[in-house]
Amino acid sequence: MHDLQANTRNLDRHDQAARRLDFSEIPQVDIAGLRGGDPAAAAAVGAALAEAMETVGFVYVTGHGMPGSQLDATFEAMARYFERPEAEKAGLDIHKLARHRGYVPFEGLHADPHEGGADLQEAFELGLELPADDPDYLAGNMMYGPNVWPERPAEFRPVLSSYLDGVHAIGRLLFHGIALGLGLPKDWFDDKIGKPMIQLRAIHYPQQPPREVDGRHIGIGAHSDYECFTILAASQPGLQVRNRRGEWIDAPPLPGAFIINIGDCMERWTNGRLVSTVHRVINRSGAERYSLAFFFGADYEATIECLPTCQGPDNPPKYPPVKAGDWTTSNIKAAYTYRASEDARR
Ligand SMILES: O=C(O)CCC(=O)C(=O)O
Ligand SMILES: [Fe+2]
Repeated sequence: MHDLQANTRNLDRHDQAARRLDFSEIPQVDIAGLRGGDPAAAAAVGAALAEAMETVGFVYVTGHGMPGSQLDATFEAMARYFERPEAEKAGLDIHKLARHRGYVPFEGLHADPHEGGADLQEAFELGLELPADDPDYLAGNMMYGPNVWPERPAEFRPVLSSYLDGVHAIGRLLFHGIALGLGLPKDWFDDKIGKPMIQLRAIHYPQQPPREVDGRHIGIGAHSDYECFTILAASQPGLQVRNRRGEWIDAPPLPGAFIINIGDCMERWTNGRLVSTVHRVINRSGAERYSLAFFFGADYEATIECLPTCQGPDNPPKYPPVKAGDWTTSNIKAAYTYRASEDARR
């Protein structure tokens, strides 16, 4: 476990100096070719995705099929939820639930352990919607089980659950594209994402004064994501992505596009071929900022072991195999206060 932990908090990525992250803007890829039945079109999308994910680790994706009106309605429902009284939101506090669902209050997340304070945000966590008699849930697995839902606003549940289904489907398409881009059969990942550890974080970053970053006024501190990849939508600018020169490149929302970024698990799975890039959020927009970060993790029981097309005689596997569930839970422990307090109670 100790080694795993050391590998997961990879903020001091000196190794990145030798990598390819020499970008000044985020590339764009239209993934419509993954949705039709044309294998050549799908292969072209896969190649373009892989190129972006090998060099930058972040990519704007269009042609995904989700209407803009759905995204607007989702941000609207989030805004109505986060303005509810603190005491009401506290009813579903993740610290009480002690599993990965519910309301994460201010002070609940600390993504960059090198920086002073907690991140300036509140959030709501959703995952794969499973029945109350799910055996993993009954066995106490913190990643699986039914979602919890606030009663107010009434539209929160239908709107967020429809968004979750939408990005989950887009994520499954992206796995096809990534497989093709890596020279694997399109369905390579399908049996490793049968009961995936998907996480949707609906996040609210309050307005903050346009002052210098002092480590205490940052929406989410510098970090890389730990799952396979993230599908991100944001209502305002504020996201910044770090290139190898240490410059922060702005990644504002583009109409009709999701931002996709590779996470540490996929970097590991691909032996470092796809890169998990450090990023942060500072909300200097002068407005409330809402974002939806959907993290696609593999099945709890899946083994993350160097892919066959990402190794060779001159490129042996760099990382030992790891169970996806161990990977995710150790990362959650490092970043969320609710897991730290959970451990302290034991
Ligand atoms: O809100 C955003 O734009 C990014 C959030 C993020 O990086 C995360 O939650 O991991
Ligand atoms: Fe992130």
